[in-house]
Amino acid sequence: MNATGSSAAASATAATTDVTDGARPLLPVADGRRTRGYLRAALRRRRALLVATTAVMIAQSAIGLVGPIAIGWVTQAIVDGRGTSAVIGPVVLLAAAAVLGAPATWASNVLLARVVLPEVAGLREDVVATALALPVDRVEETGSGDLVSRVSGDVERVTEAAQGGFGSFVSAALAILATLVGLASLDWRFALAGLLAVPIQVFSLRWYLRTSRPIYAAGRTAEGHRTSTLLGAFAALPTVRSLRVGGRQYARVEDASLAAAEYEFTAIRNATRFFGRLNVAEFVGLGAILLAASVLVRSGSASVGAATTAALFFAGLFDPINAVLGSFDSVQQAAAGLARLVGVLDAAPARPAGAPAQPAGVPAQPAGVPAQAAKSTTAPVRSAGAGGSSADGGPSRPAPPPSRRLPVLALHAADFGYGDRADVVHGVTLRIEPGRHVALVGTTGSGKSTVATLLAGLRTPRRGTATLDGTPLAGLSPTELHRRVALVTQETHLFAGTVADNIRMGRPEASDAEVALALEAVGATGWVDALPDGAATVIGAGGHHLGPSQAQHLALARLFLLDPEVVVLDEATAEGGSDSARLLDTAAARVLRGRSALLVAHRLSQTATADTILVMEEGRVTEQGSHEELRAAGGTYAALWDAWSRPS
Ligand SMILES: Nc1ncnc2c1ncn2[C@@H]1O[C@H](COP(=O)(O)OP(=O)(O)OP(=O)(O)O)[C@@H](O)[C@H]1O
Repeated sequence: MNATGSSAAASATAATTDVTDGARPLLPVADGRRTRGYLRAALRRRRALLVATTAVMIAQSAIGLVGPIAIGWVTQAIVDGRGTSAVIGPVVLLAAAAVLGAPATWASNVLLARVVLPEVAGLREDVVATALALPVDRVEETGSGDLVSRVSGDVERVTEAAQGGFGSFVSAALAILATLVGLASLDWRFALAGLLAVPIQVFSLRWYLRTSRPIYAAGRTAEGHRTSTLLGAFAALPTVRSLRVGGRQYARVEDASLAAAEYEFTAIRNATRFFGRLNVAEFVGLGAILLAASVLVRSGSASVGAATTAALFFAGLFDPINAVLGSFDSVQQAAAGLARLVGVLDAAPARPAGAPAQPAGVPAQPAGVPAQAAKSTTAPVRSAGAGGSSADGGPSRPAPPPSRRLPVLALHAADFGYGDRADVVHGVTLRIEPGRHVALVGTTGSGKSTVATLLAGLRTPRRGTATLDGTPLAGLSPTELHRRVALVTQETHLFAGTVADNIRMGRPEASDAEVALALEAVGATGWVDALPDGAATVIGAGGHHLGPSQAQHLALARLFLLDPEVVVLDEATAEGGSDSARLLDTAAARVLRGRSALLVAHRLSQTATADTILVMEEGRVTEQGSHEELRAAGGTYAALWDAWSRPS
C-alpha cells in the first residue's frame, strides 16, 4: 500500500486535476485512469484471496438456485398426482441448501473482509501520513477542511462501498449469471423472455451513470467547502465573538451547508428516478416469462414444474439486479471519494531520485524549522559570551561533541509570500555553520517567523533555496527533515495523553528512563513529579490543565528526547513570566548545547549569547554580526538593545 501510494506519487502528478470550490483551490483529484490503476494494484496484492472469495461466492449463487428448482419439482409432482414420496427428494435438497447456505455466506463475508479491510486501512494510513507531510503552505492555501473531509467522509465512503457495495455487487452479479444459466437450461426461450428486461436496465443504468457522476463529484467538493467553512468559523471563534461578526459567519456556514445539501437532494431525486425505471424493467421481464410459460406449457414444450421454476428464478433476480444496479450508487460515490484520496497521495511532494520512499511520519514537533545563519557568513562570528558565561549570566555553551558531525543549514536569496499575496521575505541569505547559534531579531511583522519556517522546510521559498548540507529541504523525506531539524514555536500544542506520551511524540520508542532524563535535562522534573500522577498524568483536552510555560517546558523536553541536529526556537520562551522565563531560558540553553540553532526572539537576553545576530526589517536582513559588533555599530540592534536593557 505504502509503496504503491508513494511510488506512484511522483509520476502521477499529471493524472490529477487541481480543483477549486469557487473560493480557494482544493487539493488535486486523481483522474479515472490513475484511480483505476491504484485499485488494480490494490486488488493484485490480494489476488489469491480474491480467487478464493469468488469461488465461494459462485458456490453460494448455485446454492441459491436450489430453492426454485425444488419448488418446481414439488409443483410438478402435485400436477402429476404423484404420492408424498415424490416430494421427499426436493425437501431433502431444500434442507441441504439451507444447511450449506449459512456457512457459504459466512465464508464469503469473511474472505471478502480479508480482501478489503487491510487495503482500506492501508489507504487511510497512507492518506493520513501524506496529509501530515504536506507542505504547510499547501494546506494553508487549500484549507484544512478539504483534507478533513477527505480523510473522514471519503475514506468512510470507500470503506462502506468496499465492504458492503462491492460484496453485494459481486455476489449479486454471480447470482444473476447463475440464474440466467438456470433459465436457459430449463428452456432457452425462458432466458430469452427474461432478457427482454435487459435493454431497459442498460438504458436506465447508462442514464444514471451519466447524470449522477457529476452530481456526486460536485457534491463531494461542496462537502469539502462546507467542512472548510465550519472549521474556519470554529477556529476563529474568539475573534468572531470579540468583533461580533457571528451573524456573518453563520450566514457563510448556512450557505455552504445549503449548497452541500442541495447536491444531496439532487442525488436522491436522481436515484429515485433510476429505481423507478428498474421496476419497469422487472415487470416487463416477469410479464414476458409468464407469457412464455403459458405458451410453452400449453404447447407441451415445458412442464408446469419447469414454468414455476422459471418464474421463481426470474422473481429471484429482482433483488440481485437491484443490488447490482443500486450498488453503482455507492460504487460511484466511492469512486469519487477514491479519486480524491489518490489525489492527496499524489499531492505529496515529489522526492528526488534516490530519496527514501517511506511516507512521512507524524512531524516530530508541533511545527519545525531550522535556524538561519548569518547572511553571506562564511565563518561564524563568535559572540563575547560564547564558550564562557553569557552577557546576561546565562549558561555556557561547550563546542559540539566531535563524534557528531552537524550539518550546514542555509537559505540562499530566498523570497517568500503567502498564497497569491506579495512577498514578505526578500532575498534573504543565511548560513548556520555546524554547532553555531544564530539569533534573529526585528520588529513585529519583519518576517522572522516566516524565514524560520522556510529554514525548517515547512514552507518553500518562491525563489532561492533552503538547503541542509547542500540538499534542498524539499528533497528530503519529511521523516528525515523532522528528525534532523526541529522547531519549537510559541504555539506549543499538547496532545491528549500523558505527560510522558507528549514527550515521546518525536520518539515513540523512547523508554521511561529516557523520558525521565529529558525532563531532568530541561529542569522540569520538579513540577512534573508534583502533578497528581507525575509523568503519567493525563494532560491535553479533558485532562489536567497545564499553563503555557509548562507546555513550553514539555516542548523543550520533547526536543531534547528527539535529539535533532538543528533546532529552531521561535520565541519558544516568550510566553514565560519573569521566573518561568528564566527557567525556560536555562532549559533552552541546555537543549541547544551541542547543536546548531536559530533563535527567533524579542527578548534580547536570548540573543546576546548567539554567535551571530541578524536584524530583520520589512522582510530583509539589514544588520548582522556579533552582539558586540552590532552594539558598536550603533544601528537598529544597538537601539533595540539600549531600549531593552534600560532599567524601567
Ligand atoms: N499565515 C500567514 N498568512 C498571511 N500572511 C502572513 C502569515 N504569517 C505571516 N504573515 C505576514 O507576513 C509578514 C511577516 O510575518 P512574520 O510572522 O514572519 O513576522 P515576524 O517578524 O515573525 O513577526 P512577529 O514578531 O510578530 O512574530 C507579516 O506582514 C505578516 O502579516
